[in-house]
Amino acid sequence: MAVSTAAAQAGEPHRDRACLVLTTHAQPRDYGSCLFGEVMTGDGGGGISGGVAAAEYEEVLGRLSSLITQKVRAHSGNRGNQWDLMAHYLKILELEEPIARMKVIHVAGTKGKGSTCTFTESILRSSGFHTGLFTSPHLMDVRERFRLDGVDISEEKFLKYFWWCWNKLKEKIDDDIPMPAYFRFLALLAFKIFSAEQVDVAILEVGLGGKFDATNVVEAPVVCGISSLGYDHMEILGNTLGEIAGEKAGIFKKGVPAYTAPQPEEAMIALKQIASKLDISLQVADPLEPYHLKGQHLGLHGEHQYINAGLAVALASTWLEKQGHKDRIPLNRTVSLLNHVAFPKERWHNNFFCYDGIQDPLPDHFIRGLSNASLQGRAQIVPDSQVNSGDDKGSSLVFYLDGAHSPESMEICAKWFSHVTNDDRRLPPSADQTSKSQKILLFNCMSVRDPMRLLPHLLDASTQNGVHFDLALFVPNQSQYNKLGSNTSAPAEPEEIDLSWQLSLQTVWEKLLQDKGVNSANSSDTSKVFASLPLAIEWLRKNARANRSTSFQVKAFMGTQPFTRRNLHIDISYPL
Ligand SMILES: Nc1ncnc2c1ncn2[C@@H]1O[C@H](COP(=O)(O)OP(=O)(O)OP(=O)(O)O)[C@@H](O)[C@H]1O
Ligand SMILES: [Mg+2]
Ligand SMILES: [Mg+2]
Repeated sequence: MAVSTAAAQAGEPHRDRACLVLTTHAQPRDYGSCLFGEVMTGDGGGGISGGVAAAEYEEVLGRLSSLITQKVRAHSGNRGNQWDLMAHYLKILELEEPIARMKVIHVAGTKGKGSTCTFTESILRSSGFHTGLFTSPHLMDVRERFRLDGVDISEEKFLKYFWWCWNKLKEKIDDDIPMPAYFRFLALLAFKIFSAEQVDVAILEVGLGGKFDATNVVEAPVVCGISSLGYDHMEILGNTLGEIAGEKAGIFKKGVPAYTAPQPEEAMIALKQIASKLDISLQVADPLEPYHLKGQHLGLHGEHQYINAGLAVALASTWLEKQGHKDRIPLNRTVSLLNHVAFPKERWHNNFFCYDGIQDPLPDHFIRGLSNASLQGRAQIVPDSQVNSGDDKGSSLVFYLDGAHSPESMEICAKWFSHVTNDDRRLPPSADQTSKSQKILLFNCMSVRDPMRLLPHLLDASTQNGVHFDLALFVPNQSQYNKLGSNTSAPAEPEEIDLSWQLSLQTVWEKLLQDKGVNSANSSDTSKVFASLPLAIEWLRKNARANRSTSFQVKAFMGTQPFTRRNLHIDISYPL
């Protein structure tokens, strides 16, 4: 372990430090979630404050985690996995009718689902509607997954609806119909919440895949969307883009219009095949352009968000139109839909009519929605609350958090990091104005992911964009939390933690550096493995404090904790 010597090694006084913290995919209130918890609160996370409610909430989280520990059949992947049980659960919870009445927007995709849903929700809220948003995963608290009118559901309501669903299911389950697995339960809970709260629109993010996802019990959504497709969860969804696209297009329904973000040709062909089998219109939503926003910025950062925002505009506009609110949609869109037959040839891509009717800036309520949208841990910049304030003034430590976990997102994320750190005015003024910054990568990814598909992309894209990592830290997502609950508990002793995966990541990284000719006498100069996130963060803080002339920029990828999953016997097919 490099912990004890690390401070000295990073202590060269005349170099600034910057850290890119990259870990991938948070989990239900587990270690993945907690990196961000620790970074954002400085103490290991939020949660519910004391008293009876806290105890009850704790109990509820315990029940939820009992659903995670249920073994999901590993070999069956997401292909059904007793998907028909969902129909039984809906019956038990009397949700069939409410779901049939719900005005749903359904979004699948490899990347950008949560962002697209968040933009869509925000647009419709600022268009005057009462919204429900269901996304995954969460970072610090499971209630983040359920938003009512843009706000995480209150503890009180969460507890009320949780018990309602839990008790009803418990009453009826037997050997043939066991308790639903974790994500299925959460999806059922979302349906219950949104119907009881009588939302005007429910925006649902698919958990994993499409066809056999728990959210796909909705038979007649108003509109559905496919965000950017790429390679992820291949062990479940297939090895080619076509196969992956086919699985995601499992959310398409007869009579329901569908939109997609621009896709690679192979994916597009698969989407188109399924759409034409169902005889539905599939249109490509072009990315937004800055002029659509009249100088405003998107609420979620990074170039790729223009893609997600473009899809969100198409989804929100179609929803408004189908609900009879034509007065609230972008003007040119009406024209493009009515006259699309006459649309110029160059607006067709791969035989798709490309929806881009919006030549003018968007209506103000759309722009407001897009610029007010927020989602934690996606291209999020978090100046460290401890180091950048109080007695530590002059020290500088900033975390750049992102959840990229596919090759495409690695590149996009590297670009974003480069862009924001090359000119980051958010950094507190350094004591020594002549100092530079040091960039540090904090990385983890699930052991089911192939680091050779991620790290080379990250390194190449960073180099191309002028970012050179001075140091890479590999950590398990081990945190102060060791369960789903909001109470913190002591981290496992370092010696109990299996760091073999982090050591392999480090080896891959070092090999990549070597291939690129970055020579170092000692690999601990360029990378380190820490036994836990709190240790890594503590180390970063100590160094930032000790080196006031330096600013640390940490790029963090939130990662799925491989050991947790193994320890809990959670099947990788299990959507979080
Ligand atoms: N359109 C996009 N193209 C490529 N990468 C993207 C895109 N949108 C988002 N990303 C990357 O994916 C990360 C997660 O974004 P988001 O939460 O919107 O996606 P998601 O599909 O919900 O992901 P998850 O699989 O974690 O649920 C972002 O932080 C960013 O790195
Ligand atoms: Mg994913
Ligand atoms: Mg998501």
